[in-house]
Amino acid sequence: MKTVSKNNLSAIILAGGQSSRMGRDKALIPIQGIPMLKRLAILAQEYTTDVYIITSWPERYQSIIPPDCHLIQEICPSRKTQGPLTAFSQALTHIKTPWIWLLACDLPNLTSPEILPWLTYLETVSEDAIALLPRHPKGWEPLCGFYRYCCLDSLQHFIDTGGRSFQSWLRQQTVAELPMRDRQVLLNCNTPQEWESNFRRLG
Ligand SMILES: Nc1nc2c(ncn2[C@@H]2O[C@H](COP(=O)(O)OP(=O)(O)OP(=O)(O)O)[C@@H](O)[C@H]2O)c(=O)[nH]1
Ligand SMILES: [Mg+2]
Repeated sequence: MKTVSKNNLSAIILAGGQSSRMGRDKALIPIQGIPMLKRLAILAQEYTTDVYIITSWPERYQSIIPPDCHLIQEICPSRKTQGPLTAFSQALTHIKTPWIWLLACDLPNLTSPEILPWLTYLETVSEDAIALLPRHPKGWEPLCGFYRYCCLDSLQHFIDTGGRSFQSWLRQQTVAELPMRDRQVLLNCNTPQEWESNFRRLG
């Protein structure tokens, strides 16, 4: 089956959240002894040579990520982080490929067998769709899916006019649905309680 080639895909991992509900940096929590961010970067490198991590604190991750992975310093004019949508738009300006795989840093259940079919779906997305994303009852799952590079113009306009919400932006766009065999893949871990009940066994 035809899948999108490595040359046509980059990955962006968002690693600039406050982890306020967790109370410690989620990106550094170990899964099978490997910090979550590093594990995800290594996984993404199986599918693309261009893996970018955007964060306000690159020095914190420099020593743990694979050497050929690019760290992008997020620009925060008011010294406050601006949220995932703005971080995504900043990272997109570094990209040269037609497709971008966007990932949160806290996806402990994401593994290779899930991903290969996704790259096959990418080849079938209609030209008018700007993204291929899992759906959930209230909208789209924006932080584990694929975007066309050409979405940058509309995203920039949305942000310039005050928009900050992925859901609101995506409601204005044509999006294709990424079918999920197992929705557990999308479970992220935001609190110590979620970590204890869903992921501790993986640590
Ligand atoms: N680069 C960047 N990433 C962000 C920003 N805000 C959130 N993220 C990332 O987006 C993903 C989802 O964010 P959340 O799960 O809400 O994480 P969070 O904001 O760190 O957590 P809380 O403070 O508890 O809401 C995680 O990978 C975060 O690191 C931001 O301002 N900049
Ligand atoms: Mg989360």
